[in-house]
Amino acid sequence: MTVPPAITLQGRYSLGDVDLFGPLSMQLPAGQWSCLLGPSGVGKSTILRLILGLSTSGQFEGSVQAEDGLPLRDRISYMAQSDLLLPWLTVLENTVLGARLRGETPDLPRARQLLTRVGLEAYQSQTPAALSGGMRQRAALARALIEDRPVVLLDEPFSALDAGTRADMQELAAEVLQGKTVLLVTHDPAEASRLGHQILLLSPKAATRWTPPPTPPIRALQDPATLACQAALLAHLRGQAR
Ligand SMILES: Nc1ncnc2c1ncn2[C@@H]1O[C@H](COP(=O)(O)OP(=O)(O)OP(=O)(O)O)[C@@H](O)[C@H]1O
Repeated sequence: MTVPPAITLQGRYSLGDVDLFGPLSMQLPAGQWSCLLGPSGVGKSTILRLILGLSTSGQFEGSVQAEDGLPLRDRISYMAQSDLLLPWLTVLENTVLGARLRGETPDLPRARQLLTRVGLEAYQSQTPAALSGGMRQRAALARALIEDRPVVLLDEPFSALDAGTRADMQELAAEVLQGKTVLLVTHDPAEASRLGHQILLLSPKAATRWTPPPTPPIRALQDPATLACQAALLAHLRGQAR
């Protein structure tokens, strides 16, 4: 794995005649988790697609740059909002899909270990049709975590999970992705307060920094500063929505 780079996105994005966001500038520090929150439809998933270099339905005037000046293509692991599991493959085969597509030998022991960590050990040989929504999301998480990429983009990766499993999966992701440059899109102030080295609030005009708790992530659920950050962030987001 190459050294995780810092990433800067700057520019404006429009859909036809309508400006969606920007001009704005967003920095993702190297080797740290940035959590991105904002109202539905403001463009959070679009920002992930821009960093990935994927096509979007609108027009982007701006740039996405890694601080080392190297292309980001082939250095990113991505977990989309929809799980994108291939229905004709088993859960294990879906987990190692990236390696298969690249013509590499899949690391099956690692895949089995990750599937055990996400609680799907007993479902490795099943197809996605046999999984609940939360189980499918955990299979997609295992597929994202197995990729040893320096940059990781996660689009609401824990949204379908029950509260206990969500806390477990947050801890697993923090452990496996330690030291990588991570951008996590979430609607959950508790999640951002727990996981973010940096918390960013996206609005049509700007990507604003929200002060995270003073301790490094991942933070304990009951940590008073984390709870205070969560409450203040929720109050702010509710105020914004009115
Ligand atoms: N395939 C598409 N075709 C047309 N418009 C699209 C398409 N995908 C997204 N959009 C529009 O782009 C805008 C931003 O969408 P995006 O998915 O980035 O928002 P978001 O902040 O991630 O929303 P959410 O929190 O609901 O997931 C929205 O107005 C949406 O309607």
